Amino acid sequence: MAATRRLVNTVAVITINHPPVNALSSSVRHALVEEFGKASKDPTVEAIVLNGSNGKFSAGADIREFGTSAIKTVSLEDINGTIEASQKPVVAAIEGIALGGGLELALACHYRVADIQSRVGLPEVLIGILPAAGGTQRLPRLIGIPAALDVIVRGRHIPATEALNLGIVDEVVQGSAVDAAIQLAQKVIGLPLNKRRLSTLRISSNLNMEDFLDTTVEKTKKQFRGAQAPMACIEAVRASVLLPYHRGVEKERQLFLSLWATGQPQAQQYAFFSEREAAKWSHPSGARWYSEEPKLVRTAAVIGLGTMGRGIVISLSKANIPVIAIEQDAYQLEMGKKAVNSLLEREAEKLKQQGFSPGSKLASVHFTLAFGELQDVDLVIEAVYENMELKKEIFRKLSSVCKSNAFLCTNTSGLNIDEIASVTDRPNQVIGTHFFSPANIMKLLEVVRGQQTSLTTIATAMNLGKILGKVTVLVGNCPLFVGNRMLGPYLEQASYLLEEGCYPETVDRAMEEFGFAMGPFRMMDLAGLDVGWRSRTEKGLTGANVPQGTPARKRLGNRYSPLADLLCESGRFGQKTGKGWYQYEKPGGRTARPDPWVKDFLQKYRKTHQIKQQPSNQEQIVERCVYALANEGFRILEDGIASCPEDIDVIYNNGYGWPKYRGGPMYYASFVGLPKVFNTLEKYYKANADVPSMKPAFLLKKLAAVGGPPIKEWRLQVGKPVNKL
Ligand SMILES: CCCCCCC[C@H](O)CC(=O)SCCNC(=O)CCNC(=O)[C@H](O)C(C)(C)COP(=O)([O-])OP(=O)([O-])OC[C@H]1O[C@@H](n2cnc3c(N)ncnc32)[C@H](O)[C@@H]1OP(=O)([O-])[O-]
Repeated sequence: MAATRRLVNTVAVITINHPPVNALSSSVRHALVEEFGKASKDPTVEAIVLNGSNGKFSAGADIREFGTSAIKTVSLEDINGTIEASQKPVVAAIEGIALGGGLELALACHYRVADIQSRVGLPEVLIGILPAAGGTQRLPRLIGIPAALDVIVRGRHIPATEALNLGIVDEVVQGSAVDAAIQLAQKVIGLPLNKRRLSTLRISSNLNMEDFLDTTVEKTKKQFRGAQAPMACIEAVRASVLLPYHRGVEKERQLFLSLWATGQPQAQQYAFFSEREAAKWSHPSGARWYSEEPKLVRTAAVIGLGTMGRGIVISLSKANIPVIAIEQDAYQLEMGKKAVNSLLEREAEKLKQQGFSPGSKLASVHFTLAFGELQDVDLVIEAVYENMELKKEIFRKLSSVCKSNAFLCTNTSGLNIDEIASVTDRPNQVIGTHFFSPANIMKLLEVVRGQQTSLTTIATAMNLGKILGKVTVLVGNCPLFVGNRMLGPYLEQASYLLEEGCYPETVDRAMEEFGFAMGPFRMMDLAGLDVGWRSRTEKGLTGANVPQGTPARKRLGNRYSPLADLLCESGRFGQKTGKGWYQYEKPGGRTARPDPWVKDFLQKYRKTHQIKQQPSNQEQIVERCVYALANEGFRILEDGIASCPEDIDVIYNNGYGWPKYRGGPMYYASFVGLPKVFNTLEKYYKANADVPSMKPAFLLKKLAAVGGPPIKEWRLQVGKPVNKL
């Protein structure tokens, strides 16, 4: 049964029952119509409580129904209208979540009671749509325009206590929301309901609404560059100000349909389901996520309290896992401790505001210099800087100190996991956990399996990612893994574009208008140019180890751009030195301004090397950079390093500032059309045989030859997952 009804005294309790998240599918909507119909006719019922089974009110519309005929049967907004018009008071008992259509349903009820652990919100914008069951019309009438815009445009999940302060819910309770809702329902029997019917309320405000909305449009355009849904949300809210309720709802519906036609919702919903699929990992042996039991991580340790280590410590503490944090000397330990404690204080403050005692949610952090204290921890995450010898030294120590069943993780962003594992007494319990900076904020975690990593170790690391609230993707071991490996050809193209006549700001603008959070040059400045320089020096691509007579722009017969090396040789490491591809207000500054020095430097460089200037236009810039990125993605699939294109897209959407409304680089390639991507790369490669990264990948060629099948079907052509080192 999609919804059930029971009677408590004179209160009918209608329960939505559609596991796992009580999505409001067509069958749920039918059942709600039926149960509300019966309850309103039943003379023994004087009030109604609506809740969801398994401690979850509802996650909203069933996203899988969008684009199918099921969404057209029994509209949710009609149900909401019926509930709101009910002569018997209806109280929503919110447990767990009331999101999207779930909250819209609750807003149609006359009262809302929430348990303190619950979250409410209208997160439709995050899947490319807008609330389209009256949410954009009822919420502003309840909490006013500015607050409603904030909730709807950002799509965030709002903790119960904040929802109470905003006026979204009427009561927050520590115990059972259903019991409290039944009590409230009994209390309000016979009271007038008119003021509780949100659609009938007028929006009152002292603000000049048109000016306020116009300013919000401008701000939102900048903030969500290229994403259509946030703009549609604002227009729908504007309708709530300008139009009567029923016409506002019509506008909401129209906006929903026009958004659908842009293709962005499909891309974002693909991204949503891909994230969930990524958790369902598979292994070359055929083992899958459901066949392996993860071990419980009760205590953890983090080695190294630099930026990454600090973020990891915070993540663990927030997940209620006590942490031992280790540094190499007293000074570094003190610095790390100060930084961690100040971050923890901020987290504690947030918890207090949400009505929680920080002690019940944040686990303790113990700071020490002594490796010996690690003997009892269940899992260690090493987060020292990228140096193989240093990492090996640490893993040797861990191997001798930690209990035999402890898991040893390395936060390397590209070093060989097998080599690190080889120095330990337990290579089967060694795994890569590649966090992204800042680790307490960034959603992505790349879990890297080595040749000998056991299935239990994989299951434990994947489960830890889930506990930390990360989007966790399992990948194979190859230099730079998935995300960073794909960056190589992308950044290479960005540099070539400069050599050929573009400037950092031209390339960045093109990529940012495409939707990237940050163009390649701003990103390099942020990450620090010295990181790549050190690695190229170690590989002998630059510096004293380059063989005599090597042409400046060639390495091993292929094209090479020494631009970034030359910048580093001038002491320009990016934001940290106040100068890189851009200039900044001071070392550590964040505001990038085009630098005349760079312009002059590029012009001289082109002259010295007699490079013909052919600056590319915006479309060409995007094509070259994005196709280069996707092409490497196809190679990664061929190699079995990522087990499906969805995993690659999840990595890019969550770790590299890729615009989610374009689905991810692999989805985008499929959207553009694989034959087109193949032909463009082939044309470029034929004219530039010294740029092997642009040679179309074999898998791309194969898929393009059959017309570019839908992304779901690529799996059939993808190689088996392997370890490629
Ligand atoms: C004109 C046309 C009219 C249209 C009317 C529009 C009405 C309305 O405005 C639109 C909406 O409500 S849009 C909706 C607005 N709502 C949202 O955007 C909320 C989206 N959902 C979430 O944010 C998270 O899933 C939760 C926080 C709910 C649970 O997080 P957690 O505990 O970490 O669990 P988890 O791993 O994430 O999910 C567990 C399983 O549930 C699945 N599933 C989840 N939601 C689903 C849904 N709505 N649907 C279907 N399935 C949904 C999920 O795929 C997974 O399936 P699997 O097969 O087991 O892999």
